[in-house]
Amino acid sequence: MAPVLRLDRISWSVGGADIISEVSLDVREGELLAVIGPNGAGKTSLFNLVSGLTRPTGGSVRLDGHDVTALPPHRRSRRGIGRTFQSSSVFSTMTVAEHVELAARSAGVRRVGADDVRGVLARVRLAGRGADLAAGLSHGDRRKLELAMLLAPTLGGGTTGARLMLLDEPMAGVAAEETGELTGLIRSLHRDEGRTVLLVEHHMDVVLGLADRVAVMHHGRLLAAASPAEVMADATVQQAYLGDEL
Ligand SMILES: Nc1ncnc2c1ncn2[C@@H]1O[C@H](COP(=O)(O)OP(=O)(O)OP(=O)(O)O)[C@@H](O)[C@H]1O
Repeated sequence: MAPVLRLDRISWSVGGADIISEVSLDVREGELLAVIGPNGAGKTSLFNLVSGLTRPTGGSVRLDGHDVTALPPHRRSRRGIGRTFQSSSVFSTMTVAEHVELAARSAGVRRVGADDVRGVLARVRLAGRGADLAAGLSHGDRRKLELAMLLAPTLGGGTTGARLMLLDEPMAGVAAEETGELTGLIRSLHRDEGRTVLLVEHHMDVVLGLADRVAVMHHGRLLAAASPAEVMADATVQQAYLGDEL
């Protein structure tokens, strides 16, 4: 079976600087792969290449065996790639339910039922919060709302929502007491629903608690991709992190 995602010697240079250099990586159906690396290693840039926000200057991106390198983000999203961003992207003047409706409509769902919206919110543990303004949500709840928006295309019997979720630092800004629940939610979207997840995260306890495999980026290159235990024991990885806390 073709991997869900295949990056084949993907590179991205801008202004003469090589930001991503010949990264090759297969992501298997249903796996949770954490992408780690020191600040500026190229993790977000790699996500941009997968989601289509930027086009590579070399190499290719394949989704389910199909070459999507030339496809813009919305076409990749229709094929099942969903993404959250490092800084939370909710609109403070809209309600929680309106966010889910908006995400469903922009994915092409014509009729969005209130029960469907409630169902998605319950799945991300925001039951009963539909009428709340997003401005009033804690950082952890905003992150849950972003996950609800990735699931929203399921509404109205449409597609299954994002099958390949790219989560860019979902714990950023989230209070320590909220990280446990958010971690549990990501785990359940991955294990219970079989979604494939690519996760960029600096909190190593979260990475080690969730990841099937860990990919390590350093200066735009892929340093290692292996089990969490193997990566933690890898001398080259430790070297890359010297001065940074792993
Ligand atoms: N559009 C751009 N133009 C020029 N340089 C860029 C651009 N985008 C990213 N970079 C540079 O590429 C490098 C990788 O950045 P990127 O944000 O991908 O790293 P990261 O691993 O996600 O870092 P962090 O952990 O700090 O979020 C950095 O040196 C950054 O300054």
